[in-house]
Amino acid sequence: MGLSSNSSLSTANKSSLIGVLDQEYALLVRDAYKTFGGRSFLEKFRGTAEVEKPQQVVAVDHISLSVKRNEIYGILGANGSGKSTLIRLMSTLLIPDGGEIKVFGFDVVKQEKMVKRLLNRVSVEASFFKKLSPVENLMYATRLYGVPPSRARREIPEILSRLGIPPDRFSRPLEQMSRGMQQKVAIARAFLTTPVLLLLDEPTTGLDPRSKLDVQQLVKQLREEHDATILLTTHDMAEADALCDRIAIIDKGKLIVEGTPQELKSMVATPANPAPTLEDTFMFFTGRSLEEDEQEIED
Ligand SMILES: Nc1ncnc2c1ncn2[C@@H]1O[C@H](COP(=O)(O)OP(=O)(O)OP(=O)(O)O)[C@@H](O)[C@H]1O
Repeated sequence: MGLSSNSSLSTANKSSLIGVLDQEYALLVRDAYKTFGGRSFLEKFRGTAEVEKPQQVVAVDHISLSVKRNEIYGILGANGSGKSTLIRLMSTLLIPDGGEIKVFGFDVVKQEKMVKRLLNRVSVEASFFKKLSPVENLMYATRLYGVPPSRARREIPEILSRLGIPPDRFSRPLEQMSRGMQQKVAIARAFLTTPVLLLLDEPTTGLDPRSKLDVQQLVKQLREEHDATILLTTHDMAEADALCDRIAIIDKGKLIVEGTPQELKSMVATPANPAPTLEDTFMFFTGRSLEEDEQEIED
């Protein structure tokens, strides 16, 4: 497929970013910390809301990591380990309680507007106009991001086909599509609008094996042809192994270990298991398997 290399930011936007995108690191996270629940400062001060407030949850517990420009970086973690919260902090949807997060050198709290221009987050609960079709939703989004309409008209059907969406679906209301299909439209939107730093929160969860491969192919293409940096969370070990340059394993809000898939596997190799899988590595560092965790959620 021939998505043009300008399909991310408009030319005007890109020229104003000269220098910005030359940085070695697309993302720097230093000591990020985020809690939910518990009493607010004011409530503590007043001594109120002792009973009715739920216990405080530490969702992101002093995490530091860095993602180099043009890298595909994976975050592996069980349900509730803090992956989504971390991505929401990076994408300015949540404000950290502590620490610092920078996107191409811009602080997510102090320079939120600039950060929003540089990144796009895709998650399963992507917001769309459900009565409108995929093409209408994508035309709207590309217009917002300054993509020329002629290019958008050309590239939208290309990318939808590439993701395995049948042409007869292009013009039907989104609300008539399955969740997996809607997720693909969300991925198409991200690819058409901002592939400078792309945050993909479980991009392939719930997709069939063929669709998974389509998405993985597109992620690789984005990096290779469009100079994008991609951070993704996944539950799929094979996906992380095949796609990611480096992986961080997080557990209960803490970053446990980080490295290339090969480095991580070598760390747990033993004479009895000289060629461990990523699943073995995950078990070693967290004490449980992701499958076990998913089974528990289903039960
Ligand atoms: N808005 C919120 N209010 C209260 N607690 C929250 C909120 N969002 C997340 N949490 C809690 O923070 C912790 C981390 O949640 P988070 O959604 O980041 O995990 P996750 O690794 O993305 O999980 P999953 O794989 O299930 O999506 C969990 O204990 C969760 O219950």
